[in-house]
Amino acid sequence: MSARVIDGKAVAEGLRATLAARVQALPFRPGLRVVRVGEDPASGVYVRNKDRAAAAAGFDSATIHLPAETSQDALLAQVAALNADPAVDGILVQLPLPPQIDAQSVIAAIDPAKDVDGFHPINAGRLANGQPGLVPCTPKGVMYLLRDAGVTLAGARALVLGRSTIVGKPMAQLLLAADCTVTIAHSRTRDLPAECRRAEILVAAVGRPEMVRGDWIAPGAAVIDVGINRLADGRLVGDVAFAEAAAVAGCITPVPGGVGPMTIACLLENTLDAALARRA
Ligand SMILES: Nc1nc2c(c(=O)[nH]1)N[C@@H](CN(C=O)c1ccc(C(=O)N[C@@H](CCC(=O)O)C(=O)O)cc1)CN2
Repeated sequence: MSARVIDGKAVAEGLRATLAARVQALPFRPGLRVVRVGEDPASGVYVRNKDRAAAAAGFDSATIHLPAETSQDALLAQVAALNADPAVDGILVQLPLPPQIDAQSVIAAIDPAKDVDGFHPINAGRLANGQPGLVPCTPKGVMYLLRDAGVTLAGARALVLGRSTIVGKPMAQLLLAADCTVTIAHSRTRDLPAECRRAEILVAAVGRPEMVRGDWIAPGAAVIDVGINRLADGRLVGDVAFAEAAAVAGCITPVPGGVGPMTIACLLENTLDAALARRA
């Protein structure tokens, strides 16, 4: 292996400690409410980890767990109650949602000032326009990791593999705002390996286990793996074949221990930012 491994767990711990110190200095506790619908086991783990991290950093955090058969109207009523609650600064509805619920309608019902996921169309529009707003946690965490690793952003050729609204598109916007030359690649991109090989910064967010092979990577590239894929044998792998890629890349994030922990740390940062903005 030649690549430097970026320790997302350590960077996230540092950010969480900084946020905890800032929260401790406040005369109030920022309030976070995470809404979970149904019994998806992975969501259960993520929600528990969010709640624990928030409580450990001094936030007033609680999870609202609704049954899998919850109707869209009932979930919208829950969101409306949280919008109206002055003790709540941040609202997050854990995804995925059960099939009877339209996630876009639920996200659009969240008060944009409390949308700590940064998924509301108003926050997405602010990001696209270069205006201040709440930014999706995973792409925000990737930018922290790139900066912490000392990766030169201005002028760099960056490729985002994946075009989801929660990772791929905001990721591309953030890289563009940092003066990268950005390409978004996806399942219909012609000659994906060749596109990837041109990238100095490669962010993989396709949700396909170990799809990006070592010979897709430019020597010395920064490789950020957003994928979290559980294999049948129980192993957790990213979208990048780690050992192959690490033999070629300049720096690389592992899975687990790379981007994932930053998602939760950035959620806390967004909640603190939302709390301060609501009181400004
Ligand atoms: N409303 C949201 N839903 C979902 C989001 C989101 O940002 N907002 N992202 C993902 C899941 N997610 C947070 O919710 C998340 C995923 C993974 C991790 C993480 O720390 N992963 C660890 C490994 C954990 C494991 O062992 O399973 C790691 O990568 O080291 C944190 C948050 C979908 N839903």
